[in-house]
Amino acid sequence: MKKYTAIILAAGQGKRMLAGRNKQFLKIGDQPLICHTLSVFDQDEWCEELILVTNERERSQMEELLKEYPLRQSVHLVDGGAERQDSVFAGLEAVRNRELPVFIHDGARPFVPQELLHELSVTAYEKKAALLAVPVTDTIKQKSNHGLDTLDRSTLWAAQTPQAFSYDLIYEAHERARKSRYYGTDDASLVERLDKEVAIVKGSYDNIKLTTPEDLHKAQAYLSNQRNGKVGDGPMFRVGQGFDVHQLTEGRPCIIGGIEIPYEKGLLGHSDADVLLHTIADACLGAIGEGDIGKHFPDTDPAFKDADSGKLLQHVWDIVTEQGYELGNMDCTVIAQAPKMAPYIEQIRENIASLLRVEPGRINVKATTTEKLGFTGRKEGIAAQAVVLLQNNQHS
Ligand SMILES: Nc1ccn([C@@H]2O[C@H](COP(=O)(O)OP(=O)(O)OP(=O)(O)O)[C@@H](O)[C@H]2O)c(=O)n1
Ligand SMILES: C[C@](O)(CO)[C@H](O)COP(=O)(O)O
Repeated sequence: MKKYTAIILAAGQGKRMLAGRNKQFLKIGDQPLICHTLSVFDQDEWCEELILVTNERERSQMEELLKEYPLRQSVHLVDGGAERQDSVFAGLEAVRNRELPVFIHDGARPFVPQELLHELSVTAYEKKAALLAVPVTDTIKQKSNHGLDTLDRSTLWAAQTPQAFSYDLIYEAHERARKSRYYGTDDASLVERLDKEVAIVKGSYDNIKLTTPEDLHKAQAYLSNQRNGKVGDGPMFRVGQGFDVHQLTEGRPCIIGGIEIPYEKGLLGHSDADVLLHTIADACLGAIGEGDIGKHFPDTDPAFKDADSGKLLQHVWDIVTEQGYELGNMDCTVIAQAPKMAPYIEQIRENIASLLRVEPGRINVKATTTEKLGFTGRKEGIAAQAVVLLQNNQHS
């Protein structure tokens, strides 16, 4: 094991994120950005000491967050400075074991893979200074008084963090920079000014720094990729199917697809027993791997007694869309000997479209009898099935 100290920077203002507050507190998936970043290091056995540089005014908020999202190891909180470089220096001053390499990492980079931390640590032990960086994929233009120049892309690398250094080297580099009032945009540049070699460890294009609002979408998509085990690029498609049955009984309204259909009997259930909307909700939950409606709205919970299934479906749809999915299309079949469904099909289709906030063209609703066979044929109950295709464009 090649142990190291990690200094995580979170004392910025996140101005470019336009969120009106420090981006470190914005929730990405199930936890705030800074908690994702901290937990990468917390879960790495090689990380010996964890220092979190925070804005003095946000210190108590950060302490609360650490209580709400507890980590295995203790976190040493340090007040940062006006510029990123001042915050790094404050972190360096707080390091206890100065024999270990120091990793300096942006709190705004939550997706650094653990294997890269290890590769970086091994390199830092060997070379004293190393950073993660990726080859530039765009053509880079330099604007000057004479016009534009095109740089030789084959020599260009985009610097990431962590950047890792032997303690004495990075401390000296920072002290020298402070004396000459030099401010660099990363820590490796301060070591380069000492004419010392800095090694590159090839980073990952997933190790993004969340800087602008667009980066939040990328981060959400990345997390949902991880949850769903997606491999590769491009839009992600997920398919789900649903099936449900409710018994027909006297004294209940017959609600199908959110529309009350005049009939001598109605559907029996804990909620309003809307067999079609339940089926669609199940298909949507199935597509995103979130179980079924029984898991989300247990029929033992009095809160859902006679519940409007339209509201339940909208709640399910919020879960789907929060994960970045849109409806590709949906095809549903109501299996009923009676009542006659044809007069209500268009109304049902429009109602489902309005519940899901999509155009009706993405939805098909049809009905069939079972030629008087089985429980549906004997008019004892009504069944429904649905197939749903979801698309996540944030993956492209
Ligand atoms: N005085 C500062 C400035 C920045 N940072 C941290 O350095 C990292 C990289 O900086 P950046 O992404 O630019 O974050 P902000 O400075 O918060 O963003 P902005 O420049 O848009 O205000 C962030 O984790 C940020 O919290 C810091 O600790 N102290
Ligand atoms: C350190 C860094 O993340 C390397 O790419 C970057 O330079 C930080 O810049 P910022 O303007 O402070 O976000």
